[in-house]
Parts: sequence; C-alpha cells; structure tokens
Amino acid sequence: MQHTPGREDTSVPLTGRIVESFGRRVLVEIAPEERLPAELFGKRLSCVCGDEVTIRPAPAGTADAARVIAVAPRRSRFARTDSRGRTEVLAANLSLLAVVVAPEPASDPYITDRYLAGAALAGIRSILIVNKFDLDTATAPAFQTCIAEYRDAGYPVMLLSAARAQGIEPLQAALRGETAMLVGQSGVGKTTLTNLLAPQSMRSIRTLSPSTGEGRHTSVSTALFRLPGGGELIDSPGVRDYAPPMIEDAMVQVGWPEFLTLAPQCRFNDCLHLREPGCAVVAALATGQLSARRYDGYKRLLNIMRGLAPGYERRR
Ligand SMILES: Nc1nc2c(ncn2[C@@H]2O[C@H](COP(=O)(O)OP(=O)(O)OP(=O)(O)O)[C@@H](O)[C@H]2O)c(=O)[nH]1
Ligand SMILES: [Zn+2]
Repeated sequence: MQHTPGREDTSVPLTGRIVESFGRRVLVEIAPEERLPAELFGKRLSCVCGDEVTIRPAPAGTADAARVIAVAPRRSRFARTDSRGRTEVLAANLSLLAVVVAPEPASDPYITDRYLAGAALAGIRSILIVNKFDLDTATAPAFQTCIAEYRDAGYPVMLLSAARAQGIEPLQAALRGETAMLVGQSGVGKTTLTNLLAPQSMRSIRTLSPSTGEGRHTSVSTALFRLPGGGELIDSPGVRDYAPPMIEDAMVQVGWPEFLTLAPQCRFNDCLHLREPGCAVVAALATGQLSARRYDGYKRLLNIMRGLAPGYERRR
C-alpha cells in the first residue's frame, strides 16, 4: 500500500489491542465493542494477538485501512519454532496458557509436554484442560495414567465437557482476570470451549472459520475474546506439532517442574539428568517416583533443541 505522509499526519493516533491477527491484517479493539480492521505499517513491524498497539485511523473519505504504527513492549511472548527453525510469536501479553487435550482425537502427550515447557520458558503459568470427559474413551486406563502424570508433575488439571457444559466453573474461576490462550491439537474442542466461555465470540468464529472440504469448521486465525467474568481468552488454530523457540540444554528442564524440585539433590549443579553420576532425577525414575513417559518427553525436547542449535553437528 502506498504511503502518503501528508494525509496520515492529520489523523490522530489511537491506542488499542490486537484481538485478531491474520498475517499482516489485524483487528484492533479501540474501545469496548469497537473493533477496527487495520494493516501493519512497514515491513519491520510485527504484532500478534494480545499486543497493545498504536494505530493511525484511515483518513475519512478514503478506502485505506487503519495502520498499526507502533507496538508496546510485551509483558510476555509465547512463541514456537516454525518448520524452518525460525521463531514465530503466537501471542503477546499472556498470563496463562491452557493446553487442551481430549481422549478423541487422541492427543500426543509429547506435544502437550512441549506446550507446557514453552509456557514455562516464556514465564507463563499453564494449566491442562482435559475436554470430552463425557466420552467412554475418557476412562481408558492409558489416558487416565497420562493425565495423572501431569497432575503429579504439578500442573493444575481440569476435567470437563465443553459439549455438555459440564465442569466449567473451576475453569471460569481460573480464567478470571487472566489473559489466557487455548492451545492444542485440532479437534480437541478449543472453539467449542471458547463459544461456551465467551458467548459473544460465536459470530466472528463462524465468519473466520470456513468449512473445510470435509465439511468441518477449523479455526484459521488466532482471536481474543472478553470473558463475562472478567479476563480474556485467546482461541488459536489447532496444530500438528509444537516446539518452543531454541534454548540452551540447561533450560529445557524448566518445562519439567517435577525435575526442578529434585535437581538440587543432583551431585552436579549443571546436571542435565542424562548419564551423570549421582543424578536425583534418574534415581527417582528408577523407583517409579517420576514418569518414564515424561522423562522421555524431556529427552526428546533436549534433542529437538540440540538439532536447532547452529553448529551442533560440528560441535559433537
Ligand atoms: N463428545 C464431546 N465432543 C466435543 C466436546 N467438545 C467439543 N466436541 C466436539 O469435537 C469436535 C471439534 O471441536 P472444535 O471445538 O471444533 O475443536 P478445535 O480444537 O477448536 O479444533 P480446531 O479448530 O481444528 O483447532 C466438534 O465436533 C465438537 O462438537 C466435548 O466436550 N465432548
Ligand atoms: Zn540430575
């Protein structure tokens, strides 16, 4: 789009909140119930859902869109590593990450591990939402064991059924006053849950969720909704995989709170809990105090991070 300084300088900048982002097109909330479509101004500017921004409205009588001209410093930044190994910010200013899993379609616990780790590394608290508790498959022992392991690790776990609106109150209480994002694999019920918690979200979800070939609705954008009880909820599209941005080996355990409580008892204070002698984590694994599946998730993330590190192959 062409930049015409003279015209723009006459319009008064406004501050607002990004409530929906779709590539370089965004929706900015400038007042309660007042949302303005806008485009990012300049190639270097980037913003995501949850960002606080300054916009310049389009001059009256033109077909131009409003432009985002500045982004405020972020209190938190939740990001992922994309398929090319680059960091992509998914949402800004989150205080809580809610990872949604369900018995069907079966959630991959290794992805859940990485979401929880990604939140911890970004300084964001997290909870696990187990949706579709109404299904018979929710009582399968393997599924129950997997969920119990997260509770044992120290994560708050909430069992509910979005479709039947059952078990919602504890989640509503947990979301009060927070800026929370729902993440999880496609089909676990994030949109159903968003519609239940933020009833006014219905319309925009429908317009931005075109039917796929299979005739199913899949959210394609990340969007922020106000909760009636106070608080904000961000619904994000389902994903096939998730990995946090690259970090050093020693940081990976930040995503495993159950390891962090034992780490001070390891012989070496830089223990990575692999083959070091006197490792308290490995000892707790041997007695069954820690989950072997969670430990496997830790080693997998360590390997993913090593794969992302520049020059890793050469260093070995
Ligand atoms: N049985 C049962 N089905 C549910 C529940 N919650 C959601 N569903 C169903 O699960 C399917 C997927 O729900 P969505 O809310 O679209 O899932 P999503 O996580 O938003 O999916 P994406 O948009 O692809 O990321 C729909 O057919 C829902 O009706 C639940 O609590 N119980
Ligand atoms: Zn150790």
